[in-house]
Amino acid sequence: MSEEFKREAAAAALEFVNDGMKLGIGTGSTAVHLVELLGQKVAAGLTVVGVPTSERTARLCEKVGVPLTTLEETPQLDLAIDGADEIDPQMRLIKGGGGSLLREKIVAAASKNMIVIADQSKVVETLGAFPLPIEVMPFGLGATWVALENVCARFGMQGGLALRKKADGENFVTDGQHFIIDASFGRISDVDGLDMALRAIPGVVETGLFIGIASKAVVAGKEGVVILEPRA
Ligand SMILES: O=C(CO)[C@H](O)[C@H](O)COP(=O)(O)O
Repeated sequence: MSEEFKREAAAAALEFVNDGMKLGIGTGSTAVHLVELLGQKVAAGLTVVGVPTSERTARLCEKVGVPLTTLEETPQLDLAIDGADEIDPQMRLIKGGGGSLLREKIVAAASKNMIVIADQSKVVETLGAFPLPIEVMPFGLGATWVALENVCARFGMQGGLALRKKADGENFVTDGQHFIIDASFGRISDVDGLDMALRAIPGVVETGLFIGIASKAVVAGKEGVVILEPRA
């Protein structure tokens, strides 16, 4: 069911895509539906170019015929469309469950607008049930870990930190050759303060908190598709 909702959300978001647009193209299982449907539209004559937010997405775009560009060639994009792990009423997001948060944030920030695509389960009142991904430099990991423990404890972390691993037990390494530490908060009461404090730690490359970036969320569920906008 949730796959159907993800596909419905992706299809509805494509209504915002016009001919000639430069797109940021997200990563994750919802974004897979987006890329597949976009590929069908391109085959039917839609002219767009896209910047993929991961190597995975780049490979899928190539497979389904979505033309790609880079932020070097095309530094300003019209629209980024991407999934999320959690969406709060102010349209602050937790992202990075798929490990691509840094490229996703760079691409979203280079876009005039960002639309989030998700099934209803991603919409929450308060962020934090989903562990917050934090992308860190491998260099100095021990020191970064201690600093993260201190900051996260100050902001009420309930569940502790975990270095993300692959199924084979090796460390997960991002497309940018960094590690990811997942912080299990349970509930984040000061989202903006936490983001600022985490970003002040030198070994932190980026956080999975997307604040003030997304302008709309296209959410699909049992009741159909709804378009959400940030609550003031
Ligand atoms: O941030 C992401 C990848 O880094 C994804 O957008 C996020 O994890 C949602 O993924 P899915 O669509 O598979 O639920």
